[in-house]
Amino acid sequence: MDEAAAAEAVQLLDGEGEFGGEAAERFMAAAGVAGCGLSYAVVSIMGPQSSGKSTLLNQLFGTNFREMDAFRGRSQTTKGIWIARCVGVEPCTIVLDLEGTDGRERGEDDTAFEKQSALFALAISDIVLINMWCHDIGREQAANKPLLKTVFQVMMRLFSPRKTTLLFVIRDKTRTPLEHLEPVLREDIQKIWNSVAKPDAHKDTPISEFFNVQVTALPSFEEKEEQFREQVQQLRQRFSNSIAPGGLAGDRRGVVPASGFLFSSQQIWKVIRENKDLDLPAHKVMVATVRCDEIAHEKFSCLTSDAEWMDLENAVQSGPVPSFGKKLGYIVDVHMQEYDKEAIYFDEAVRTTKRQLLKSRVLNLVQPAFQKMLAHLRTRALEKYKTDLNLTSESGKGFAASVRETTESSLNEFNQGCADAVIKQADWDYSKILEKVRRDIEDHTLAIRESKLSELTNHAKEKLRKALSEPVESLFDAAGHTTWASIRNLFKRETEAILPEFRKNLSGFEMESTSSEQMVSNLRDYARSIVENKAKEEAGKVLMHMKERFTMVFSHDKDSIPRVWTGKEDVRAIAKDARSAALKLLSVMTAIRWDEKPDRIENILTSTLLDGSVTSKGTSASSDPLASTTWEEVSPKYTLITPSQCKSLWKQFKAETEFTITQAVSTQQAHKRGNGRLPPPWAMVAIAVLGFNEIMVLLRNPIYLFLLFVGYLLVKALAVQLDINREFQNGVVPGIISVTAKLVPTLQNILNKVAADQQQQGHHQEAAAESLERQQQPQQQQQQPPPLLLSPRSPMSELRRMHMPFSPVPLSPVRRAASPSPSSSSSSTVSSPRNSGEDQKPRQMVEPDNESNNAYSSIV
Ligand SMILES: Nc1nc2c(ncn2[C@@H]2O[C@H](COP(=O)(O)OP(=O)(O)OP(=O)(O)O)[C@@H](O)[C@H]2O)c(=O)[nH]1
Repeated sequence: MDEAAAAEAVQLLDGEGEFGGEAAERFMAAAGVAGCGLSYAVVSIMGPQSSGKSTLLNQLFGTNFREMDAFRGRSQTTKGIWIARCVGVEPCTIVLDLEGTDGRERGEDDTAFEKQSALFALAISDIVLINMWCHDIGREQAANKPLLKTVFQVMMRLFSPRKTTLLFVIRDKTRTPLEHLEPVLREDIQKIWNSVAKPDAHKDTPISEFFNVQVTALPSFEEKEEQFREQVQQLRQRFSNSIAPGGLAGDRRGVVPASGFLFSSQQIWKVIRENKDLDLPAHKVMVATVRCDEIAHEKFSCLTSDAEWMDLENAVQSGPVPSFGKKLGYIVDVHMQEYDKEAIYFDEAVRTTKRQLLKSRVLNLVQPAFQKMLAHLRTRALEKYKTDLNLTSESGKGFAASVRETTESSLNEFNQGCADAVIKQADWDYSKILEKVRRDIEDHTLAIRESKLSELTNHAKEKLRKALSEPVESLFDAAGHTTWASIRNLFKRETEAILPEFRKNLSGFEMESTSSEQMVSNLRDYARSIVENKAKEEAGKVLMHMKERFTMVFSHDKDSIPRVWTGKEDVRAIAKDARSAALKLLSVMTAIRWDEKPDRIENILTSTLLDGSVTSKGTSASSDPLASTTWEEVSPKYTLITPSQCKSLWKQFKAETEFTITQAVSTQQAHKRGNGRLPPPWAMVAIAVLGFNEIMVLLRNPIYLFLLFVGYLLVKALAVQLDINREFQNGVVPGIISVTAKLVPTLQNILNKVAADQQQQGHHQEAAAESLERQQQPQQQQQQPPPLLLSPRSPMSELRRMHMPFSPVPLSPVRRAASPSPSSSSSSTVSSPRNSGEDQKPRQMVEPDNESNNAYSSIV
């Protein structure tokens, strides 16, 4: 506190009754009144103008009120009300110097301001000094009488007046002792009190109920200054600890806390100016309300700009803050305590209400930070859950057990984090976010569980696919009586190996038995679908399989050695066996046989197709067992090839294999004809005996032998060129004539050709080498195997490549047009690329020599 500044008087109300708010605020701040709580006293002085009031106050309290210059005469110096703080008086004492009454400046009738300022002083002061001249005591026309009347009248306008000490200061005391003066004065006061009109409630109320009347006297300041000063010092002692019990203001009531003093004064003056009755209790509540509001607002502002709070708020944006609740609780506590400290002297009900409002404002301010903290904790809990679940699952624990263990630890940690984040001032409920964390964990668990189950299922499916797909295909390749039994055995063996392992893996998920059994059952269905799909796939290629089977049997003997058609073989029987084998294969492919129930499909097919009851013209629908789309013993869903499809397949099969049989027959004929050209054995013996000498001559002379060989070649070339066989078809004589006529030109032709060949040989060698190089590439491309319909790894496909029937592709255009070419048949997409692309070895095997080849061509 700046004492000099505090002692400097400030105008609280100007002469016009305007409240000097700003100056007063500055004074309050300089005097440090606001922090005094209830420990302060307010003293005011009223009395006639120029009665030495300011002089007394300055002497008594060390203040600096303006005094009238004694040498310039008596005129009004104090206008309105001035305020200053007493120097060296404890507790803090504020003193108000009021404008003098009955002043000439305002005129006789203008007493409104006097009354208002008197009421104002009574309303806010604990002690009122009534300054009066000693010679006015007991006088009927005393100057202070109207003043006292005014004081008592306005007192009635306070609903619940404070108990105010009225200290009468008798100035310029005479030799009459105070003991004699005081009773006279009290009598005067009582008379005035009695004469004042009072409300009914206070009609008989004694003056002592409202006022504590005390009297003191001082010598004249002008004449006995020394004595005056001494006695003023004695009087000053009475103002020390004035608010303590027994002190000058020990009985005071309804004190406004110092921080609300200025506001309260302003409001009181406002009410007085409006000429309303002053309800001090209500006023006190109003002041408390306003002041508590101000304090709460101020403390809230302090919190928002609190560096510690701002740091905490920033920190929580980027991540969880350790001991968040402790730190935040401390910050909130500091500001709430500040409020409590300042608002403590105000009306309790108001104070408490405003505290609640401040608290809820503060909590609203800090709650987003708390929510942010919870969000971090939520994220952290989920991350921890994910990591821990991974680790626990990898340790080999069952999935459900891992989930239980990890969930519990994650939720415990989250709960712990929440408990550390809450503050004691708030009952923040984090059960909702706990529920969210629980849901996060459940969602993640569900996703992981689905993915793990799907992974398990896919793994088991892959195993089943590997275990069933290729073996089933291989079984269909070698389709026979036991194919479906083998497939059933394979299915049983593999599912019994894989499904229990799958079931065991499922146990870690602790599913309901119905669910796990459903999954196992689905897997079993999947295994069945693998087999069924493979069967459907192979059934789609049944014609190709049948032809392969046919070729296998037809072109190979019992030891699987490729057959050489010498003419001794029974082609009909072999063809029938081959067709029978193909038909058996067809019967295997017609239906899926999951049960062991025997069926008559093979018998029906054999009796109707193989034994010839089905002709190209067909039979009547009523007697044809194949004129149907279902098999008797087979459910439609297990039917792969319907009876009617079998029938048309068989027709196609027969058409496409007919060529192979024809080829075999032709080969046999060619073979027979080739063997028939040799002379009979007896002729050969006769030649050997009769020509023995000539043979020996030839053998002894190599030149003869060479010439004989050259002659043979020439004759052979002539025979080929002249086509001897054809020439002699019309008889021997026409043949001889025709041959003789053509002999010389043909001979010349041969010689010219030989000579020309010799010349061109050199050129051709180079050109041939280039063209060979160019052709190698496309040939290689041509010889690429066609899109495989069977697995290249399959031994069957290898066998097929080795023993394919003669391809129509290399034959002459005439022959190709005449033959029922496989390439022109409906199944050409299956057979012809393979036939045309197969290597030439089997063809060479069935072409013993050029002659037989010619014979073969002519048959076909
Ligand atoms: N006779 C006498 N005169 C005094 C006394 N004290 C002061 N005075 C004189 O009275 C005159 C007025 O003094 P102030 O202290 O200004 O009086 P005041 O009551 O404050 O005057 P206003 O504020 O104008 O009403 C001055 O000239 C003082 O010297 C006193 O005890 N006795």
